[in-house]
Amino acid sequence: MTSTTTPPMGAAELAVESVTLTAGAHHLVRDVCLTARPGEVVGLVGPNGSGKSSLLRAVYRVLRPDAGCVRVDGADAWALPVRRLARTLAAVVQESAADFDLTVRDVVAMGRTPHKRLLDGDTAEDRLLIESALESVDATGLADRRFDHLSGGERQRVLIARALAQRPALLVLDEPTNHLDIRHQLDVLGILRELPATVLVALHDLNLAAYYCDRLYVLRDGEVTASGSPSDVLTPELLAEVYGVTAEVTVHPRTGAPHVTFLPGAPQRPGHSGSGAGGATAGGSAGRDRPPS
Ligand SMILES: Nc1ncnc2c1ncn2[C@@H]1O[C@H](COP(=O)(O)OP(=O)(O)OP(=O)(O)O)[C@@H](O)[C@H]1O
Repeated sequence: MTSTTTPPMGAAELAVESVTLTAGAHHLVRDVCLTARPGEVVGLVGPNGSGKSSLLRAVYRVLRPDAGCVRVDGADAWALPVRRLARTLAAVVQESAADFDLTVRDVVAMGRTPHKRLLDGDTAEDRLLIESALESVDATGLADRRFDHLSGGERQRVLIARALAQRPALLVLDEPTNHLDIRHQLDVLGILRELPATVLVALHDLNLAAYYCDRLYVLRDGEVTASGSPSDVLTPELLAEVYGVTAEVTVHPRTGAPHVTFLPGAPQRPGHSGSGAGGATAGGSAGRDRPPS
């Protein structure tokens, strides 16, 4: 039942060092630095088009940096043999082909490929990992269905199961909660939190990011505009500046995490206090993270 080709699942260290990505004359990402320490869940947030997916593509080796370096456990990810990187890093991405003529179990089994040699069959351990990955995303009942017949949310869960079956030390996910109902969103993010792996995840839902991530990086126009703990980063001022929205940020009494409530109306400009529609806290840092009165 043991497999000599399966390394123990651990946690890798990720360092994105001054990465710039371009497409023609257009900068997708400019001089971005980001770290994820072993075992951390690091969130990437920012408006549409701010460069999140592009940056993730550089990490999972689809978009080569024009400048800078992506290091995984100190090694240049772009210089590693593809197979070696695949044993360390798994990616759940937006553009996965959906027309696999395969069953769900076959798709999840693909996660084991980097750990095998050509023509190796599944070991008992592989089968165990595949079934456990299916179960963890509530997809056991889908195992014999055709992947291309699934709904968007079901597919997303299966692709996450494939990544889990890979037992990566670094897991990179681009909007993994896309298409998922709220229960499966919470389940999936809960699984990521519990993994003994390092996780880099792009998320649009700031409240989920605040609760499930250890640290956040905020991208804006391809550059990091803020980073730190969710409570340091998610302030009304930052949300007004980066997203152009009015928001109130409190500390959730049950979770202790920052909780963002979005309000109608344009954000107040600094120095313009007031309330009414759109009357979010817009003062200085004293307005951050106040518990609800
Ligand atoms: N191959 C490309 N050629 C030209 N422009 C591109 C290319 N890929 C991405 N872009 C542009 O680069 C910017 C960043 O795109 P990216 O997909 O990284 O943003 P994002 O933050 O992931 O956005 P979203 O939240 O909408 O998914 C966008 O303006 C996008 O149109």
